[in-house]
Parts: sequence; C-alpha cells; structure tokens
Amino acid sequence: MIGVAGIDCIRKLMRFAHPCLRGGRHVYHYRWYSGKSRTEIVEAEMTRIRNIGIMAHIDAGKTTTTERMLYYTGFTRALGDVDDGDTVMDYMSQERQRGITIQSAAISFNWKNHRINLIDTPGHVDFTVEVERSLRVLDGAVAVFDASAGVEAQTLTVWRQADRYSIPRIAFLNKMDKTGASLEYSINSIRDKLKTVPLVLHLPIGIEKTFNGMVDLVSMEKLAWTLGPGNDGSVYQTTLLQDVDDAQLQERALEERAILIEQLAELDDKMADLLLSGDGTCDLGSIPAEEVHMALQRVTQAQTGVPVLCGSSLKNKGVQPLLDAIIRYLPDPQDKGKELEQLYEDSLCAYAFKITHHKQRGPLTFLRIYSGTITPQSTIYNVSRDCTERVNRLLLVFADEYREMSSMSAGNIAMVVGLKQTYTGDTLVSSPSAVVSAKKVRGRLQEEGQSISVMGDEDAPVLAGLDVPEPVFFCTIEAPSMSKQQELDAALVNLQKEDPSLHVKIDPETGQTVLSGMGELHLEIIHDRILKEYNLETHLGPLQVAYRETVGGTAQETVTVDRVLGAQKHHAVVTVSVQPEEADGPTRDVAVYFGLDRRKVNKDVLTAVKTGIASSCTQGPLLGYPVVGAKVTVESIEVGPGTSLAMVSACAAQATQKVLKKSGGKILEPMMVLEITTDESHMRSVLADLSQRRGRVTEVQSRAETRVVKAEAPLAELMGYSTAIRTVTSGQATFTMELFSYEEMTSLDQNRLLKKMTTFNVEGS
Ligand SMILES: Nc1nc2c(ncn2[C@@H]2O[C@H](COP(=O)(O)OP(=O)(O)OP(=O)(O)O)[C@@H](O)[C@H]2O)c(=O)[nH]1
Repeated sequence: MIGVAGIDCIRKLMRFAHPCLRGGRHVYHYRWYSGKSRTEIVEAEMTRIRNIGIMAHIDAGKTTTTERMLYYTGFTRALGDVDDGDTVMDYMSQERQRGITIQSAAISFNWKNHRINLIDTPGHVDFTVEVERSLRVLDGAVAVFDASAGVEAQTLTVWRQADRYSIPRIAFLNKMDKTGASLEYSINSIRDKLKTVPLVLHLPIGIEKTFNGMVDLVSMEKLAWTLGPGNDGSVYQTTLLQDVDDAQLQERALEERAILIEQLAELDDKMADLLLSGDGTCDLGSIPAEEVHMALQRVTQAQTGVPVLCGSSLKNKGVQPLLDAIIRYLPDPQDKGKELEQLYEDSLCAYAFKITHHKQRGPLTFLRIYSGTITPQSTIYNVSRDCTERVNRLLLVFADEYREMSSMSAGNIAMVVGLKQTYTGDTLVSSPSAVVSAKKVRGRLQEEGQSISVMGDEDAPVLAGLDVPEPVFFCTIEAPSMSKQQELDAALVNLQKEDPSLHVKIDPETGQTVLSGMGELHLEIIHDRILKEYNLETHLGPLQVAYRETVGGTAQETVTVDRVLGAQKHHAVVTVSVQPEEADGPTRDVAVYFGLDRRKVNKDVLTAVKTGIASSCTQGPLLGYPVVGAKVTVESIEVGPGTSLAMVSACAAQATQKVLKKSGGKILEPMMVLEITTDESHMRSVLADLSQRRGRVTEVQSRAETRVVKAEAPLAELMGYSTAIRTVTSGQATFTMELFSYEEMTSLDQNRLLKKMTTFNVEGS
C-alpha cells in the first residue's frame, strides 16, 4: 500500500521517483509533484474507470499480486518483494517490519486505456474496519486465494462484508506453483464455503513446480510464460489452442468451455437465448469469445456468479489476464453513484474514506466522488460535522507521483489537502444549500415510492456511516511527561480521525487516558505510530479485556432524594425495575421503558430520568463495565416543586445502580471464534493448549497433512496467543480470531475475576 502517514514515507514520496538498487534491495521513491511531468494525466471518462480492491486471507498473496500489477502497468520499474520488505503498497514502516498490510489507500494506474483506482485492503482481522471503509468506495473487488488452501477464515469474513455492500467480485487462485495447489479443491471450497457459482475461466497448464500458464477458456488460447527478459513475466506467448499440438489439452479445454457456457446459460438469459437460437443444436465451442465476455460481465455484475482465474504472482504468471478481467467484468462507477446523482445532480457529493496525517501538510483526505466536481482552492461543506472546509490542493495518486489536478469529477478517487475537521466516514458536498435541495429531492422521490438506500440518516442526506465493531481490549496510555500531554492528546485526535475503530476516553475516576481497540495488535500499532509519527514515547498500561455487565434477574428499587440547597428544597422519588432483555443475546444498549402514564409527567423530567438511567448503565455495579442486555422500567416518578432536573437525574441514576446490584449482576465476557490451521504433528499440542484456555473445539477439518481447528474461547485467555501458538507448533500454525458474542461467565470464573480485579484495583490505587 502507498502509506502516506509516516514522515519517513513522506520524505521518500517527495523525492524523485525511481527504483534504485541499494544493498541488493530495491527501494522506491515517490515525488510530491508540482509542475510539469513526463506525461499528462487526463481525467478518465466514467466508463473507463474501475475502482477496485483486493481482498484476501493473510498471506494469500495480495501484496505480491498488487506489486505485479503495478509493475506490468508501468508503475514501477522493478519488482518488489514482500519477503524483502520493499514493496510499494506496504509502505508504512510497521507494515514492513511485520510483513502484513495494515491500512488502505488508493493508487491509480492505467491499463489498456482504462484507469484503475486500486484501494488496498488489509488481511488481518484486527483491521476489519479498514476493510469496511474500503468496501464502501469500491465498485468491484478481486478476491485472492492461496490455491493450496482454498477459502480461508478471513476471506470468509471479507466475502460476507463484500456481500453486504453488494460488490461484484472476481476470484484469483494464486500460488498455483505451490506444493498442494489444486484447482479442483479451491473451486469446491469457493462453491461450498462462499455459496457462489465459480465460473472457471482458466485451465492451468502444469501444477505446483511445473505450473507454466493456462488455457483461456473464453478465447481458447494457450497462455505460456516462457523465460522472458529478466524472467519478469512481462512477456508471455499466446497461441490459438487449435494450433497447439496437444490433443488431450484441446479435448479437456473444450469440455471445460462447454461447462462454462452451460453455467452461463443458466445464469444469464441472453446466453440462454443464444444457445437456443437457430435450430437449437448450437455448438458450445463456436460461441464467440465476445459473447462469452459479455455474459461474464453481466453475471459478475449481477453477482450471480464469480469468474475464477489462476496464476502465480510470485512466479510472475497470470497477472496480465487478471488485469484484463478487471476491466472486462468489473463495473464502472456509474451504478454506485446513481442514487446520489439523483439527489445532488451536478453538485458535489463525496465520501471521505481515508485520512492520513502529514506533519507539514496536515490531514490528507482520500475522497470517493459520487457526483459533481471538486476543484482546488474551493470551499466545501461537511454534512456529517456541519462545518465548512477548504480544499487547498487536489491530487491524484497516480503511479509514482502525487499529481496536482485542476478538477476531478464523479467516479474518481481524489486526495485533498486542507480538510481540517473531516473524519473518516464523513460526507462532503458543495454547500449547505445543496443539502437542502437534496433533502427536497429525496422527499419527492420517496413520495413517488422510491427508496434511497445509500442514505444512513433520516435528517441529513449523508452516506451511511461505518459499521464499527465494539472494541474488545483497552489499556491506559501515558504521555512521557506532563508537558507532553497536550501533544499526545493532539496525536490521539488525529489517529481517531483516521481510524474509527480506535476509541479514546478519560477514566472519570483516575483521570487517565484510556485507549480501546480491536485487538492486541491494533493497540500495539497505535503505540508504535505515536512513537514514529509523533515522536512521543508513551507508556501503555496492561492490556485489559472489555467485559460487559448484565442483570441477574428481576428486581425493583425506590430511591428518595431530599436536599436543601440554599433556599431551595429538592425532593424526588424514583422507582425503577429491571429484568433481563429478551432479545437474541445481549444487546448493546439498555432499553428504557415507562410503566407509568407519560402524559402526566413533564417532558423535561422524563428526559432527566432517562439521562440518569443511561449514565448509570455506562458503569455497572460489579466492575464498572457498561451494562447490556437489560430492560429498565421506570415505575413511578415524584418530583417536588422547584426541584432541579440535575437532582431528578441523580435520583434516577442512584435507583438504577441500586436495582442493578439487587438483581444480582453478572459479568459477560467476550468470546472469540478461532480458526487454527496446523499440521497433523502439532494437533495434540494445539488442542491441549486450547483446553487450558477454556476453549471449546467445534469442528476439525482435515486435508492431507493439514488440520483446521475451529474453536471458541474467552478473549481473556487469549492474550499473547499469537506468540503461544508459534511456540507450541514451532511456528507451523496460523490462526484468525474474531469476536462472536458476549457470554455469561460461570459463577466460579466470575468470582475469580472479581477477586482478581478488586485485588488489582486495591494494589493499583
Ligand atoms: N509459492 C508462492 N508464494 C507466493 C505467491 N504469492 C505470494 N507468495 C508468498 O506468500 C507470502 C505472503 O505474500 P503477501 O503478498 O505478503 O500476502 P498478503 O496477502 O499481502 O499478506 P498480508 O499483507 O499479511 O495480508 C510471501 O512469502 C510471498 O512471497 C505465489 O504465487 N506463489
């Protein structure tokens, strides 16, 4: 990924871009372009733009595939290698060191007269919010699979996310050169696990070490990567299959093509008509390639099937056909922008999907433009934050340069310098009056019976916000000295603008700053970034699990407050009852009901009571964790004349605390679902380790020597799991983990936790 967050990286970006060899490794430099460039970058017309992302399980080869794309499209002049830590896309230093892809950014390049805007997406489960925000702005995606592993856990997660955003996909079976690679296994796994129809477009020639190319089943050509200059895969031979002296290959290809055409005929009416036209004895082999391409495009975009291509990015095979498939089958940006164009017509509507910070230039904001045009030196309006922002500079991250643009229009991905108050997920338009007219248009369309699905908010026509999962871990963070606290606060504000899954709050009791996030790695990375990007050596407190509290049963409590403050007498009596909320599992928020006639109570008093209850529920009575899965009913309210609303609120809060305690509060702990892939010889150690962690094994799948263990375990027992699993399996196993529910602890475990936490608090105080 082209990370522009780090100052190191920016320095490199501002230098002239060319790959050079240093100490045997390729190092890429980028320049912050101003002035004339070697080539003129024209704005691509909408039908020739593809906004795409690449999604995959960790290590499937997303970065390597992206690097090859950049190389073959002329972006880079030497091949990067993730194993050497010198790829363009994994730019941030943390990514380089850890060998994983963390953040997403956009990078544009041209392929066969089309503009491809590539939005990189991370593969680690701690960064699913990064994946979500990329998916928001994509029109299509390439799913990269390790052909020896088929569909892996993280791919399933990202696939489900892509389903939610209705993103057409094509599949790339990478690593066909690897031992254990299997087209058949991967296809079955795509069909079974992803519940989609895989449409095989390539018949591999050779497998594992002998993998050398493929038959393109649409054009019926043999594509062979022979050793070209520098063995970089840029040259490959295309031969019509009929001219290839291999009758067996021809026969198999004809059979596979027939299967493909039949599948298409089932999914696509036009292909079915074509087959049935004439005397109904249509020769499947004679259907023209162009007709098959068109059918594949329709089926991909309708998301009824997924074209499957194969290759080996590391061995430089199969990437150019993948680029061809992107421009052939994945959609242009028109569809996604349709609804917004209806609302905003020719005026600007854009979505901020990524923000990075640059010390001198301030925030750099990546925008997907849905309608209208954006120009530099203009003023725009942030609907989500109700403020005006100034566009100082408008840039396109094109190949190895940041190019100044005089304007950018709908369908494009722009980078803007100057937006100071914008957060990731905000909607930007031309002016407040544009919002007023968009609202009017929306009202009219709704009256006509048309629903506007892109909108998240009833009041303002903004794009729906991000679906940010609940943080599961938290820890305190301390500035190196009191004098640096302000700098730390500013750094945290910037980081939150970039990363909506990072939560920052001040502990009301200790006054300490508390960070919460998606996992151990997430918080570690934040810590690293504060050091590297803001030069602040902070101290992180011990990592703690974000528990929840809930009620044990039904209870009722009445609290009376009688106070005299100055000359004013305050009198309030509030009775509340609680009971477990009968929803599917614990819900996030506590539901408040009124068991009294609300018309007889002053509106402000009702609001004060609700506020008191809500504030009380943010800190449960057992350990101070938020209360969930409870129904609180206000049974009665009595308020004396002249009593302040603050007093009413306090009375309701006290009653809620008391009733929560009385109900026999329970602690809920986050349960994670784990998928561990290991070899047979380490199975015993993996299972033994899991049972020590209160883990439950739910399924074990076998494939040759590989075992995939699915298990559930409490997060509290999984601290440092990545190191532990590495140790017990001598580095052989990989795993993913994801939050799936909050569960009640057994009373034994709860008592242990309460003892530990109260001792900890006493010691810590
Ligand atoms: N044999 C083989 N190995 C490959 C191929 N493509 C990538 N690899 C290797 O697989 C490992 C992971 O590759 P990456 O490109 O970093 O994978 P990624 O999906 O970007 O990984 P994350 O950034 O962690 O999500 C590296 O060691 C690559 O060299 C391939 O086609 N064949």
